[in-house]
Amino acid sequence: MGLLDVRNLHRNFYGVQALAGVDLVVEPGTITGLIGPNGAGKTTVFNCVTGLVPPDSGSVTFDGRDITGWRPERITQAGLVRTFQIARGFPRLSVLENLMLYGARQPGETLWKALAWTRDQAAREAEVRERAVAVGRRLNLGHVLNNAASDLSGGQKKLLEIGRALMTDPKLILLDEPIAGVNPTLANQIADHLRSLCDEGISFLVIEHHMDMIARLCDPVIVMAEGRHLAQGSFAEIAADERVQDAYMGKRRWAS
Ligand SMILES: Nc1ncnc2c1ncn2[C@@H]1O[C@H](COP(=O)(O)OP(=O)(O)OP(=O)(O)O)[C@@H](O)[C@H]1O
Repeated sequence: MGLLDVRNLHRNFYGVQALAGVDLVVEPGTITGLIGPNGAGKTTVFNCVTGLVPPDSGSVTFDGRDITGWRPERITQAGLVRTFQIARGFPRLSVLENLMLYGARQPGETLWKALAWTRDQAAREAEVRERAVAVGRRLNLGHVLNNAASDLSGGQKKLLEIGRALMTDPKLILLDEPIAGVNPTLANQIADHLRSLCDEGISFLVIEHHMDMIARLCDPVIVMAEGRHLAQGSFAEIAADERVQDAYMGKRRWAS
């Protein structure tokens, strides 16, 4: 059994079958790619796995536990967290505050409780701040920690998304288009960060339309089409697979 094990996942939206029985496995220690033409169901897999959208049927097992139907916060606490294609968080708060908010949240705590100041929390706040500074520096955001999140460049916003995920102390991060709209230099830096985080024991499942990035970063690569798992292998293997080429024909071309 892998770190993440998705079995026979189904999800319908008003008659549109977004997921038609997806099976996929993410092995620990990998940066696994998840690709497929527009509408293949990739984001819906992320939403069902992380508890944002309940699946109609099927199961999601993470780190040996059946997490199907769990609430997102509980899934995050179990060590599985996601980023969003459009950066979330609090644009008017500083980068440091955005990071701290994620580190401050503890099991059973609401956001407002986490923010409420009590003497007992002083020590913990200092600890979370220290951790947030370390995560920020680690991601080359050290010089912008006090800037508003809204002032960051597109690539820095992507790094902040990754940083917020790291603050939850995850085992697996699901990344939704981590380099979309990012300039090539910063995209390479993001890729380097992901590789070194993976070396330190964090696994990744990555949706990305930039095939050069998938080719360099991901092994294995899982291909979805029409709500199902279509193929899996190294990038070279899936690129040579006729079923994969057919799935992309007339839909989305390989982007670079
Ligand atoms: N909340 C929703 N309501 C209605 N239909 C939805 C919803 N979410 C997804 N769908 C539909 O489910 C199908 C799969 O969408 P999904 O976004 O998962 O695909 P995707 O592979 O992530 O596509 P893309 O690469 O374009 O982001 C599409 O037909 C989409 O329109």
